[in-house]
Amino acid sequence: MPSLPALLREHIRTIPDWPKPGVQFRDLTPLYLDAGAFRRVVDALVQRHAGSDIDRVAGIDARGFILGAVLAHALGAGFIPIRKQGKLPAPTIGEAYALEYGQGVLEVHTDAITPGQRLLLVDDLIATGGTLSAARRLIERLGGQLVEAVAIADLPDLGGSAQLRDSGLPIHTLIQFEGH
Ligand SMILES: O=P(O)(O)OC[C@H]1O[C@H](OP(=O)(O)OP(=O)(O)O)[C@H](O)[C@@H]1O
Ligand SMILES: Nc1ncnc2[nH]cnc12
Repeated sequence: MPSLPALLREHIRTIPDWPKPGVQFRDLTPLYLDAGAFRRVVDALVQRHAGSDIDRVAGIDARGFILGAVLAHALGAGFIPIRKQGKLPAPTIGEAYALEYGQGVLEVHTDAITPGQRLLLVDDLIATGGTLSAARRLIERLGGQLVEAVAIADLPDLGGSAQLRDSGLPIHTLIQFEGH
């Protein structure tokens, strides 16, 4: 059986110059297509957090929803969608951010978190860390306690994961891709 990093390397493809020239886009859709590979990822993360007493899993719009909802189900936790601006119908708070190839605003419903709740924050990939950082600010403004931020892939050369770790956020990723 291949190691988890070897399996991930095999199932994540790189699309050069997408969505903009100079970006090496790491496409995780082949990983989600493969039931066995996707299960290995989910099992590894569930095992890691089975004893963490997670109340809620927050997933980031849109790709963080894929893994986030599965982890919430497996951990017996509620799921919080952190969405791009204008998509949530009830009262929200928002945080602006910039990412590798754009910018935006993330929002969360103000009633999605009760102060003191233990949260896992989930996305598919960390590049500059701008997206995770905005999501973290939203969670902390509502009094949530972030146990860890997890993502499948990290692009360490963009510096996001190191910056987030330096700022005190525990980060866990399963594979690192050098370069952009
Ligand atoms: O670390 P950063 O530089 O912030 O980049 C990482 C973010 O970029 C991608 O989302 P994208 O905004 O492309 O949205 P999508 O999930 O709707 O495709 C990815 O899913 C992360 O959320
Ligand atoms: N290089 C990249 N590949 C996939 N998703 C991304 N989100 C931000 N940068 C990315």
